[in-house]
Amino acid sequence: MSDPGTIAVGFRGTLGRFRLDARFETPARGVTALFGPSGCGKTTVLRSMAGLQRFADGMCRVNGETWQDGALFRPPHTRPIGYVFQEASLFAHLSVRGNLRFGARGSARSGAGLAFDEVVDLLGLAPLLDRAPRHLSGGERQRVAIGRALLSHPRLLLMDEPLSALDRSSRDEILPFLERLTARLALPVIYVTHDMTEVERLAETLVAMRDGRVQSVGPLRQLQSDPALPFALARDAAVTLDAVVESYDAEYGLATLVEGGLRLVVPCSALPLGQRQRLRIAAADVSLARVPPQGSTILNILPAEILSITPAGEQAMLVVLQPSLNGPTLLARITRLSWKRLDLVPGDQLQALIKSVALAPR
Ligand SMILES: Nc1ncnc2c1ncn2[C@@H]1O[C@H](COP(=O)(O)OP(=O)(O)OP(=O)(O)O)[C@@H](O)[C@H]1O
Repeated sequence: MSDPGTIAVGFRGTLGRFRLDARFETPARGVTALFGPSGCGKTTVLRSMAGLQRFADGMCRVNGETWQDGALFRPPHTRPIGYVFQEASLFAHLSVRGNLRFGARGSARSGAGLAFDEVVDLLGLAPLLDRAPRHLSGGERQRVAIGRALLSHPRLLLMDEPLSALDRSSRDEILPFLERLTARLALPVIYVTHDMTEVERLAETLVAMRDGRVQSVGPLRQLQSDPALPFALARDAAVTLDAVVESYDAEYGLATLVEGGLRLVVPCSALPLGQRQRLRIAAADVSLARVPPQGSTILNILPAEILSITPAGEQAMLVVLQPSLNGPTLLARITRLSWKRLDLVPGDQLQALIKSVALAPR
């Protein structure tokens, strides 16, 4: 038996010349992103979780249930999973409704607690129900494939780069659906991707893989802001926040969002009060000042303490900040020159100037 609240996997073995030795534990809720470069073994881990790939040295426990260990191997059709592949393979002779009904196989509700109509609504499928798959765009096909997987009573949803076969505009169209869906779903999702944008939009937990091994596992934000890991030192480093809408100023089109003690004002269209909203603050969008600037156009200026300063490449320094009103840590990517001029050291109290906060549409 494993801890009921977790998913624990460990697979070891070789496939041709590829050697896999991947083990991790993740909460059995929310989205866990399995992230890494092409060929690092993400799909192989996912296929092993589904029972489609069998390593003799394998272990898979989901929410207190053993699917594989040294003695036991549950075949794929007995595992309560929904599997979404890179390219949707729909039944060509069935309409969208028929494809979805095939997933549901007579059941009114899926294991995720979602009824047929809810899935149709969440994925925006109502206008497509009578269409044949050949008349769907790539993004629409993928939405139907996700709907079909959800309606098959899954207790775990496995998604293998579901957006990678789509063009940029289809990807942008489908991401908000995925965000709404994963925010609404009770069921855990393992989401394979090599795209950090998707991780930042969807995941709560990150499993970073390289060369068949797991390099780091943990809450996304913790890994993003750890200067010992590559994420924080990257040019496009960022932190993600899950904030709640506290108020909305319709006159100026500004929402106030809160997480912990952190309060941010963000220009956007109207948002319902109390809604959870994912925000992204890029390290390159945070500047530092010793004293609060006078007459600035920047909306978010927060007092903060420097936790650490780490070189990030030739010209930049990565500063990890703790806003003094508490809440999540922030990152600032500054030039080496500014670091020297301001003579910054850990423990300094200063002002973080947040030039921009990205808010993903829901
Ligand atoms: N059946 C197999 N026989 C031999 N080698 C295999 C087999 N399946 C996968 N591999 C190899 O295992 C490695 C990992 O493949 P895998 O598809 O799991 O990686 P990935 O991280 O998902 O990459 P991608 O994003 O490109 O799909 C690759 O080098 C692949 O060529």
